[in-house]
Amino acid sequence: MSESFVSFGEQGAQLTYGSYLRLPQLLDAQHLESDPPAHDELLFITIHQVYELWFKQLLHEVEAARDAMSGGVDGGRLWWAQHLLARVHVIERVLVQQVDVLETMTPQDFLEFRQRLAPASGFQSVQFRELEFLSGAKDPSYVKRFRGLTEAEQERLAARLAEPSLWDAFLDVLRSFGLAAGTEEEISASLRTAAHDRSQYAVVWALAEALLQHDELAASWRARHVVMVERMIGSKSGTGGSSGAGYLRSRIPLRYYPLLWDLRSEL
Ligand code: HEM
Ligand SMILES: N[C@@H](CC(=O)c1ccccc1NC=O)C(=O)O
Repeated sequence: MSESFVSFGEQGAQLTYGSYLRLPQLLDAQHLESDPPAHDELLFITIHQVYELWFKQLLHEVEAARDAMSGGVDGGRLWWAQHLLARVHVIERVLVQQVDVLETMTPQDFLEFRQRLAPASGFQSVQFRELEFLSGAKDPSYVKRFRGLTEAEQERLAARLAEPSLWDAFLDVLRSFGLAAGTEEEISASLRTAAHDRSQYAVVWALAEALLQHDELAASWRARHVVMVERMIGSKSGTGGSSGAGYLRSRIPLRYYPLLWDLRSEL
């Protein structure tokens, strides 16, 4: 029996499953606000924590894809950007599907603890907003509307606004292929060129499609979230102080890459 166990690492390092994954900290981070405890509040907390872990992973992948693209074709890492963006899409599909789990909670069971949550809300998810900014939808007004941000969180958002986005890196790719990307008109013309000569611009076109997919999946999440919200709280206002579903509906038309969508009408 013991021969089937190979020992790795230095003697005495004592790494275990639980210590490697920091399970004591991770599994001690679910604290209910309701008292007496509402049965479904554990699910509510778990779901949000899982979202935040995936947001962290997405930021890691999107950052790396951006950096790989910013070197243009001469950087030799466009294949890596494509690989990472394909992973981003799979994670984003998981994020959309995960809404199903939360929808096993009924509105009555949510109402058992909902009043305890105000004024907190998903609106305060810094990583969610970081992902929007990093993807290319930089709206500084969201930083001002955040309440209760720590200094470190404010700095993270300010840094995201200042740094190049995934879209900026894609424009570097266009330029590296000799395609103009100064004005919106130039970018649109370059996109048409790539779309009409896919053998010449195969990687450009593949990356454009990968960005569009990322955009479409983010839009799917927003659409799925608002329908879930209507199912849970109808037309009530949100714990974060917004009109609720009305506000969320106003976010549905958001697109990260409008020029990639406009291209469809011009082909
Ligand atoms: C019972 C389930 C949920 C309800 C009823 C709900 C409701 C709402 C409401 C009403 C808002 C608008 C802000 C406000 O509170 O005034 C909001 C925003 C938001 N929620 Fe949720 N939510 C739910 C679950 C989730 C989950 C699981 C996530 C995952 C992280 C999430 C993430 C967000 C984000 C990121 C926003 C800001 C969206 C934006 O500004 O575009 N929500 N939610
Ligand atoms: N805004 C939700 C409450 C809610 O869903 C929530 C509350 C605290 C932390 C995260 C939340 N999730 C998404 O908004 C509501 O108005 O019912």
